[in-house]
Amino acid sequence: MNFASDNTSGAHPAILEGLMAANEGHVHSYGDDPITEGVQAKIRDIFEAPKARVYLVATGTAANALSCAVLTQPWGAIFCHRNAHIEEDECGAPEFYTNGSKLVLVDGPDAKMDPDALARTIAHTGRGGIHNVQRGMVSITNSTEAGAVYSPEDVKALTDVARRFHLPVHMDGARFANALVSAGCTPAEMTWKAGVDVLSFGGTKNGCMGVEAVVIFDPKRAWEFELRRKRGGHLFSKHRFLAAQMQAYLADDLWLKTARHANAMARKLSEGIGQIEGAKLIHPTQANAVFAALPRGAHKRANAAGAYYYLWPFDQSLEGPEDELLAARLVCSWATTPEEIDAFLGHLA
Ligand SMILES: Cc1ncc(COP(=O)(O)O)c(C=O)c1O
Ligand SMILES: C[C@@H](O)[C@H](N)C(=O)O
Repeated sequence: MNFASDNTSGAHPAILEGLMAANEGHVHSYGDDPITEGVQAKIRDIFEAPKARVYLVATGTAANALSCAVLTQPWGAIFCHRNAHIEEDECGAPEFYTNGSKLVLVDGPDAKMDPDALARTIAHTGRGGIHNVQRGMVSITNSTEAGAVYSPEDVKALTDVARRFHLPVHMDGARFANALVSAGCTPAEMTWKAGVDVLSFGGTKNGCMGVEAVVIFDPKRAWEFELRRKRGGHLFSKHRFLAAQMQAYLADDLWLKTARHANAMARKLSEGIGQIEGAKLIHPTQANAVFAALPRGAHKRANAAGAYYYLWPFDQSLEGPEDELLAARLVCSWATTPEEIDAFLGHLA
């Protein structure tokens, strides 16, 4: 019973089979191989973006930080939600790779930026001229760090604000597939058609071993990304093994199937928790994560039975009154089973 993160799941068997199949013989390195070329074409097709440039990296943090670096100057502000991963969990990588851009935080429910709050925050930034950081870019996470999903209309509401201030927009799509199948739209509708300039297109959390694609919809920004990826140490020499994962991930819509499964498991878990006395959901379950407050006694029973997940925030204590509510983040993945959820709910009850 592991609900700590979709990062704790293994790689889907099809991904491993794809890696083995790609291991034959010699191919050019650093991305000049046919598998990489095929994956880049496939992603352009999926996003209906024939001019887009596609680059593979091994981590979501690299995808995000390098994307920010091509979208803003060191003196620029990166407007993001206060709970954004680039703010809370990347150890300053966006600030590092942009040579010092400042993350300027915006509020909104369920880790979704509120468009009016974004507009006020951008308007406030840079008014002092040379003495202030300047307006740089906007970064949106979909699905969010609270398990919520921006619809294409939600995305457009934020990119419309960004455009009013002539700012580019990045989407942290570490869980893009989970957001997409939840929203029921096309990849193009969720991204460039809604005003997104660069997407971190996640594979790792949704079944891959370790690969993320950066999709740059404006080819003018591509060469700088290539330079920054290399100098940042994120250009894989045996690049075929990143590409082989993405190739298997996209084949036969595996990426959509794994996301649908993870989301369905989260719905099952969320509905089950809703039946537990004293328990309550903290955020809507719109993707593959459940955020819920449960009595301390329920957590203790589940932990004693071997369940592994994070209290959220993680530094809450299991010592104290049994009926006190403690919040937790419970993440489902392609590997989560209905039996695992039933067993977990049985221990919580
Ligand atoms: C929303 C979000 N973005 C980006 C990342 C970064 O991914 P990585 O840990 O592979 O750097 C994560 C990690 O799980 C994440 O949850
Ligand atoms: C760092 C931690 O938040 C990781 N990104 C996860 O979602 O599990």
